Amino acid sequence: MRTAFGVETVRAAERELMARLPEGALMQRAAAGLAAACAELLGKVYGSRVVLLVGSGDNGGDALYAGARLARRGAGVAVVLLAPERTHAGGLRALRAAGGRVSAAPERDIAGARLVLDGIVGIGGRGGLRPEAARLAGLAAASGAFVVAVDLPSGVEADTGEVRGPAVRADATVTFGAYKPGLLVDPAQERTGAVRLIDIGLDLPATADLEALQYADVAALLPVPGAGSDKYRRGVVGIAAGSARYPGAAVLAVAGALRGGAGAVRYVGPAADAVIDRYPETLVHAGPPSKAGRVQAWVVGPGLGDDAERVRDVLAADVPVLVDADGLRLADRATVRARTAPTLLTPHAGEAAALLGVDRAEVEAARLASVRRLAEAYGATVLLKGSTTLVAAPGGRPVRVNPTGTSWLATAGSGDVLSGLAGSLLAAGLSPVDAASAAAFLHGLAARLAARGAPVGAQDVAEGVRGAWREVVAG
Ligand SMILES: NC(=O)C1=CN([C@@H]2O[C@H](COP(=O)(O)OP(=O)(O)OC[C@H]3O[C@@H](n4cnc5c(N)ncnc54)[C@H](O)[C@@H]3O)[C@@H](O)[C@H]2O)[C@@H](O)CC1
Ligand SMILES: [K+]
Repeated sequence: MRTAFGVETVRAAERELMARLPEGALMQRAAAGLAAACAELLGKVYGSRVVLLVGSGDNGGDALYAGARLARRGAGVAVVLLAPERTHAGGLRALRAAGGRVSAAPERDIAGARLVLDGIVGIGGRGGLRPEAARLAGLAAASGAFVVAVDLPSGVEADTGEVRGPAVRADATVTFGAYKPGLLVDPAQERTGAVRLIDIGLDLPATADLEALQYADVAALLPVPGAGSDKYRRGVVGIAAGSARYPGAAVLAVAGALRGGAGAVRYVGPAADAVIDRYPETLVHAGPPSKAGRVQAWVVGPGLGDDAERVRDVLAADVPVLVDADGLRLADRATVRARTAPTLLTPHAGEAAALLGVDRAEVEAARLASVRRLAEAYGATVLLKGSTTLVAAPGGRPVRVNPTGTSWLATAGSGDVLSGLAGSLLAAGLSPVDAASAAAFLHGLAARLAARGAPVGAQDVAEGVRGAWREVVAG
């Protein structure tokens, strides 16, 4: 499991550790790790030109001490001071002693640099970059130099992943002690480049603010039939989806469900012929969901149109229910809140915005806050799809972030596949948070495997799930 911790938690752990270490030891650990990462990126340190952008806090201190280490190995290091009178004094002394200099011509130094270290602000930063810092970050981006962010790209919000003004765009980020949520959540995540974590010995709490499942975590969650399993014991998932107008959504949700580990898929709705045509193994039913026979979980909503009655009927079932697409529009909030069995909502940003009564752009700018708010408002687990897919449970920490997303998934019908897949995992007995995050993981990996750099359709994604499952199990 990859975990991320908010600024307050990181600071508390730092204080606790600093009290037991000699003065400055922690910053030296950070700087040593940072310098080693830079040396690796440079290949040859001797003779390389390096520019440090240094702000007023300890983030600048890290950059200065790392710059000093690179200068001692023969790099030509120049520092651009953004707040000369508030620069980390020890760091600047160390840099000068090692042969580094304060830049007299920042434009020229940046243009000629192979590596630019962004030590403008770290976890003490608030809001976007100030104009002068933004100008220098722009020069660094234009110079072709490799930009390494110290702890996090300056200008992004460490706790939320929000970017509220100009911010550094890094090619790599070297972060200290713990991942910060902003390094894993868009739009900030898009600015980090490859992230490397330097262990500085922090003692962190057992519960993170954010976590990302890794292969082994997902493998441990996936259902495996035992010798005594039969199709009913493996779980039956009911799919209430599709309409005369949108039969394809039903087919795609069933396609996802068949790959999710349930023993049987039951389809209820007007697209039964299309479903059977493509997947004859599906059990179909023409009446209302409540008369369709026993299931262990329902999926309701993809391509449903305005069939509010079908949504009501499914929500009345005393089993886990996943609500997606049209179902989100039709599900009554009080009814969802009153359910005793778990509910899982799977909106994209537009649907989440409609449920929260805000603009889509607001959800996209503040994904972490939005998914949490929605989970509280509905008393339900929420999977928020998009550039970074998040899963939040009501009252629950940590929020899960999916690490396998790919922009190839932005294709019609891929959400229908995801809802079927997650519903199937629910029916197989996974908790809503686990079903949602394992499904998102498999779905993203399936899209990558199917795409291999070329466009894919939703059916390709469904067909890629089996390969993704095998890859996860193989580690
Ligand atoms: N506390 C510790 O023990 C350690 C801290 N480390 C480093 O210290 C950093 C935190 O240092 P600080 O708490 O000094 O804070 P920062 O260095 O992140 O920045 C705070 C300073 O920047 C100014 N500032 C805030 N927002 C700004 C903005 N948008 N534009 C320009 N200036 C802005 C503030 O006025 C303040 O002077 C970490 O990110 C990490 O890099 C590491 O050395 C590891 C150990
Ligand atoms: K930084």
